[in-house]
Amino acid sequence: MSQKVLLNATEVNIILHRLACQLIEKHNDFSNTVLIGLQPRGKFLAKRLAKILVEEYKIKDLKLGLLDITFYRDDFRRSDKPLEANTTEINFVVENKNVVFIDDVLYTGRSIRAALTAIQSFGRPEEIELLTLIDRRFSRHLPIQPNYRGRQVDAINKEKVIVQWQEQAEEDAVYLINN
Ligand SMILES: O=P(O)(O)OC[C@H]1O[C@H](OP(=O)(O)OP(=O)(O)O)[C@H](O)[C@@H]1O
Ligand SMILES: O=c1cc[nH]c(=O)[nH]1
Repeated sequence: MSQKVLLNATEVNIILHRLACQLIEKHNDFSNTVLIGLQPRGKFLAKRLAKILVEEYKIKDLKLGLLDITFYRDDFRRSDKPLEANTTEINFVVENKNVVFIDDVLYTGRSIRAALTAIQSFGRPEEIELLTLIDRRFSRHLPIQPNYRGRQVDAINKEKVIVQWQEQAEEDAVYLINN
């Protein structure tokens, strides 16, 4: 197995601040915007961006939710073992809101397709955008693209991009793993 560092902690930090600024450019004071982190791993990115927006850019009353897509995936019946769902925490109305989905990696687009289905149970947003830290190029199975991307990565199919957060490991990093 080989492992290459795509982004180190400093680079992740710079990208997070850029993404936060791009969100502010579009959504101003976020009065009609909600952020939704996709479980499980979009949660870390969503919480980190929310922290920057609130603590450094003084956005007030920022709404952040978490959405589990386990049973909305088109492959969930293919699993051999029982699936374990994560929590969904959306304690606000999404009807007529600008929703920003947040996930760590965009690859085939199937997770986002599932999220688009799942969010319908909560209402009809005015608009849904997508923010991803890593956009794997030329790998989409569906016509889904990010509105905000941290870094575009070219990887071959047997490679995997792993986003590691300091909340889970010692420091932020993005790796390209080749098995
Ligand atoms: O665009 P896609 O092909 O859907 O890939 C993107 C998804 O892949 C990863 O999750 P993964 O499917 O590895 O599941 P996990 O987060 O439960 O490990 C990642 O966190 C994204 O949610
Ligand atoms: O490289 C990939 C592809 C899908 N999901 C990931 O987390 N990494």
